[in-house]
Amino acid sequence: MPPIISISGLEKRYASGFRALKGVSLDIGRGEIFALLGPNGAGKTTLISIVCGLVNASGGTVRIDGHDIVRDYRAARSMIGLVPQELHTDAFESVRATVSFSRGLFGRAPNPTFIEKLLRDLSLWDKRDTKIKELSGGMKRRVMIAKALSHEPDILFLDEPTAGVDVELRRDMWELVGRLRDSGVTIILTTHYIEEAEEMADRVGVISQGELILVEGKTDLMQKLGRKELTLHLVEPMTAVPPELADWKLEIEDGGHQLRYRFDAKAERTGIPSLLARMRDLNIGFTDLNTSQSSLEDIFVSLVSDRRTA
Ligand SMILES: Nc1ncnc2c1ncn2[C@@H]1O[C@H](COP(=O)(O)OP(=O)(O)OP(=O)(O)O)[C@@H](O)[C@H]1O
Repeated sequence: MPPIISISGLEKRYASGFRALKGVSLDIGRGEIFALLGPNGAGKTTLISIVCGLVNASGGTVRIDGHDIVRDYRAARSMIGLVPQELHTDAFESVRATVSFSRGLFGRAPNPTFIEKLLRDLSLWDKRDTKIKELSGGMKRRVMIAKALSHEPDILFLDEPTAGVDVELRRDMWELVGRLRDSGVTIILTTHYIEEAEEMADRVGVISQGELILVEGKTDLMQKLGRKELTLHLVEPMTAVPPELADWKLEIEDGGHQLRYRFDAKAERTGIPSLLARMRDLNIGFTDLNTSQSSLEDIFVSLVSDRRTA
């Protein structure tokens, strides 16, 4: 099946001269959930804004189901729903009026039954007659989603859908994305959260400094992202790692008071039980231990530097 989104050699140079996208090419399949990950300023919003026709590209092409986003703007745009990062809604209108109006903007005939279902799905039905300005931040975000879905788009862009939202709304969001996927909608989301990509995406792309440096199936990528660190706070400081512990490639930190072990959290064997057993045999005591997961930011940095070395 041909891709529903086909991006080829996309370039963006802002008026300031800054080159925000450097030849990005990417195909997204119909019904796919694609997560676009990247550190701040990587170019995620720029990419989405071009595909949605809000920002002009400086070069390259984007086709939506075969429609060129410049020459065939209307046809391309009508297939897309966008939930932007920033909330902006018509503060004095009611929820239902706002969402119905959005549908009309795309030339769709009114469909109160559809709008009711949409508002119910987003737990907004009870608030249908409330003015937007009287809603909480989480509710406003739901309204943004309802607006984006009001014209029944084939493709939904979610730009950091869960930044600053509570756990409940995040869960709701994931469920909604699941339901949309079941109904055949293609979803592209940007996120900083590993667990969000893990929960939802089929495929993940990592963008860094305007370049798409990696596109991979989620499972493969999560194995790479799954690196964790174990820190052991030692009773007695050590100056060098004993040769008996060489297999674990430990690092000494904090003037010899801490040992750090990096492991693959998704591996069948983390090596932790055997490390602790060996330390006990060697009478190396520790007062405390904790684990932490490397942040996405760390992972991006390592991906980018790996690539540069290659
Ligand atoms: N209108 C503009 N003029 C000049 N530079 C811009 C403009 N908009 C964005 N940029 C720059 O382009 C780069 C990419 O920005 P973009 O908003 O696409 O990043 P992002 O990956 O979405 O970041 P974040 O995760 O912080 O939202 C940044 O360096 C940004 O400063």
